[in-house]
Parts: sequence; structure tokens; C-alpha cells
Amino acid sequence: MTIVYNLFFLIFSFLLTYIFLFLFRVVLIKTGLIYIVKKKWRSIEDCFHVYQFFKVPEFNESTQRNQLHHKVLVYLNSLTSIEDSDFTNLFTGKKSNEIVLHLDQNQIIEDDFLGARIFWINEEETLVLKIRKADKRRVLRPYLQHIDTVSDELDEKKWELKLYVNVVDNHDGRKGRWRSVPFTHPSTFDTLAMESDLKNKVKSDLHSFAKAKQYYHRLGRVWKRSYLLYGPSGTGKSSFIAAMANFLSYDVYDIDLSKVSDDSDLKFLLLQSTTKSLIVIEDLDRYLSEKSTAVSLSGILSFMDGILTSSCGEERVMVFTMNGKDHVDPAILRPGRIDVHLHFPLCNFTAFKTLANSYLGLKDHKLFPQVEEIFQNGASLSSAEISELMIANRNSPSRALKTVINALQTDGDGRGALHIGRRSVEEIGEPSGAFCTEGVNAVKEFKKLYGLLRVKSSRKSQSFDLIGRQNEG
Ligand SMILES: Nc1ncnc2c1ncn2[C@@H]1O[C@H](COP(=O)(O)OP(=O)(O)OP(=O)(O)O)[C@@H](O)[C@H]1O
Ligand SMILES: [Mg+2]
Repeated sequence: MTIVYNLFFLIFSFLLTYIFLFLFRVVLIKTGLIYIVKKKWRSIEDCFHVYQFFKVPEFNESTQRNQLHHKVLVYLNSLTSIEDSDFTNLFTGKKSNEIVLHLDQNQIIEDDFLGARIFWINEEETLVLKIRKADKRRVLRPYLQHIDTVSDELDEKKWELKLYVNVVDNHDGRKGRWRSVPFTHPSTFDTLAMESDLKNKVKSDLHSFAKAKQYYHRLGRVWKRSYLLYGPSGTGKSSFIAAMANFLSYDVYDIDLSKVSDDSDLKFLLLQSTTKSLIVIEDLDRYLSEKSTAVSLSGILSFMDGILTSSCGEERVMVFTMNGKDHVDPAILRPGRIDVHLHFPLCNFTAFKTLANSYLGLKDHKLFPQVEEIFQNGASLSSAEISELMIANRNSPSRALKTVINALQTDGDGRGALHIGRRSVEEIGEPSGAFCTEGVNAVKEFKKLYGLLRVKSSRKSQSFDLIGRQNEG
């Protein structure tokens, strides 16, 4: 009897202890007591270690962007420990359902490397590395190399691109001249209506450039490639820049020349840009045609040469857009300053079919022959104008096509004549490859009409040829 009683007592007390421990643990977790105890223990432990601090400022003393700062930031934002820190910033990512984590000001995050605990503090414009003196000699160098490698890998498949815009000089060199927002432009080479052959040439040109670091280095040249996109308004130049950025996974630095105070200011903007970026100046011809400008022609030329970028190891693609290049100083356009010339003509039938497919889901339609005929007669609108009509009538493809036909016919009667005249200037000299096949017919009609047909075979040889214009890469 006593044995049974003792056994019962033992089981009962065991169960009671178990329930007590379980409840104690729940209370500890719920109230965060474990976390507080751990934290206190660490701060006591810290008192017995000597730490060393290393600062990684965003800009150097000549206000040039410190690439290491960018690399460390990319690396830290990728750490899982950012999720465990006390607070952090949440942003929507490239896709709308994606959420990304970013370090906040004064946030401290912890990292482990080769058994050493390393802390990073995100102070204003400076990242501070805190490491035990005892670990420093063994760990610091390989750790920085590790950051370099990881950030390069992450940069390759950048999940978030940035659009930088220059702000008016606030005479606070420390802050830099660029302000950034996430770059989420959805344009890709697939969504652009242009000849697929040309798209492929551009893609392979960009691809081979991105891989040509050693080549440029051996030649002692700045690792950059310059594109000129020229053509009438609404023909896809800006969309093409966005497609390039998405294809390369490069950040975009969009320079507004009206906010640049002088030549040296323009140099600073270039110095403060990061590697793997697209440097964009839109409407350069319009700026150059203005009477008094803050930036001189020679300032723009030296900017285009990129001689001031800090090292050959930093890759940049420069993109300039113009409505036309006829009145532009030839020095701007010379090979080396502009490596690739791309003409963006008004919409033709081929481009129209691509737009109809993307915007209306139409591969073919009984009205297509009529549209083709109108294009052959020379009427023309920009891709932007046609795509707007398609969007407005997207619920009824037939109505959309009729509206486009109507607009093209109206255009042919009135505004189109003006366009043809304007196109002839571009295309007699430069029957460019972008979408000009149909346009050439239109120009022929125009020339026949006015007896202007002059064969300019010598100038035709200057026509756009991506490969022909390549100087390197
Ligand atoms: N080739 C094209 N393919 C697909 N969409 C186009 C094309 N061209 C223009 N669009 C559409 O028209 C709109 C305007 O195009 P975009 O801003 O790229 O033209 P742009 O040449 O830069 O004009 P601007 O010279 O006035 O700046 C875009 O939203 C785009 O959707
Ligand atoms: Mg544009």
C-alpha cells in the first residue's frame, strides 16, 4: 500500500513540476524576460572585452561616393539577422507583393563570421563596424573580402533598382547631390515595339559590354558605353532606357541639366554615381540649343568622356536622348563619345502589330490590311499616340482598331503631311534600322510627290548599324 502511495506521489509531483516549468517558460517568452536577460548578460560580457570601431563613410573627403559603403549596405540588407533586430524598415519590393527589409538610422545589427561576433551601426551617412580587438587581426580582412564577394553577387541579381535624380546644390557636399526612389518602371525589351533583330543586337551589345572589364582595363579605357537614342516624341526612348536598366539590373541616374550649376557640378554628379549604373541625360539637343546654359559644351564633352570616374573597374552606361541630331555639334556625336546610335522613328505597321498584340491581345484582325495600306500611304503617329488609343478602347479591339484607323487617316490628311516632311529630313540621310522599313516607303512617296528624289547612297552608308558603330566590347 505504501509503495503504491509513494509511486502516486512521485508521478503527481513530477507532473506538477512539469506544469510549473511549462508555465514559467511561457511567462518568460511572453514577457520577453529571456530576451532581456540575454541582452543584460551580453552587455555585462561586453564590459570585459575591448572593441575596435571602423567607420565606412558614404562619401570621401572630396565628396566622392565610397563604393565600400554601398557594398556593405547591400550586404547588411541581405542578412537574416536584420529580421531579428529590434526594429527595421519595411518597403515594397520590385513586385507589388514583395516586401524588403532595410536598415534604419541608428539600427544595430549583428553578424557572425568565422566564429567572431561583429556589429554594424547605421549612423547618419556612416556605417560603423564594431569588432573585438582579439578577433580583429584574424577576421577583419577575410570579412571585408566576404562582403565584397557577396555584395557583387547580390548586385548581379539586384532585386531592387533605384532611380536617382539630382537636386539643386544645397552647398552641403556631405549629403551628396542625388536623391533616390525605388525604380519600378515595368518596361522591358519584350514590351517594346521594335524590330526583334535590333532588340537582340542591343541586348548582346549590353551583355558583352558588361562582361568586358578586363578588356577595357587592358586598353586603359574607362569602362563605359554610350548610347544615343534619337527620334520624335513618344517613340519609346524613355521606355527603352527603362528596358535597358531592367535588362542590366543597373540603377538609373537621371541628370536634369537645369539643376546643374556649372561644369564642375556636372563632374561631381558623375563622381557621386555608383558603379553598374545608367547615366541618363534626356533632351540633350534641346539643352544645347538654348542660348545661355550653366554647363558649357566642353563641360558636356568631358562628362561624356567620363575621364573623371574614379577607376577603370567601375562600369557605366551613358544614355543621351535627342529629338534630332542634325543641329548638334559633331564633337558630341563622334565615335567614343557615342558608341551606339539608335533611331526611334514614328510607328510603322510592324510596330503597330506588336502594339496591337500587347495592348489588345490581337495577333491578326480583318482590319489589319487596311491599317497596313494606310501606313504604306505614309500617314504616321507615334507609338505613344497609338498605344493611348488602344488603351482607351481596350474593351473592344474592333473599336480600338477603327479609332486608330481614323486617327491615322486624319493624321494623313493634316498633321501627317507635316510628319512626312519632318521624317524625310531624318530618313533620307539616315534610313535607320529601328522601325523605318515602312517609313522609307512613306518618304519615297513624299519625294516622288515633290520631285525631290535624290540618291544619297554615300550618306546611306552612314545608316544605323549597331555593329558598325561599335568601337570596342
Ligand atoms: N516603341 C514602343 N513600344 C511600346 N510602347 C511605346 C513605344 N513607344 C512609345 N510607347 C508608349 O508610349 C509612351 C511614351 O513613350 P516614351 O516616354 O518612351 O517616349 P519618348 O520617346 O521618351 O518621348 P519623349 O521624347 O516625349 O520623351 C510610353 O508609356 C509607352 O508605353
Ligand atoms: Mg522621353
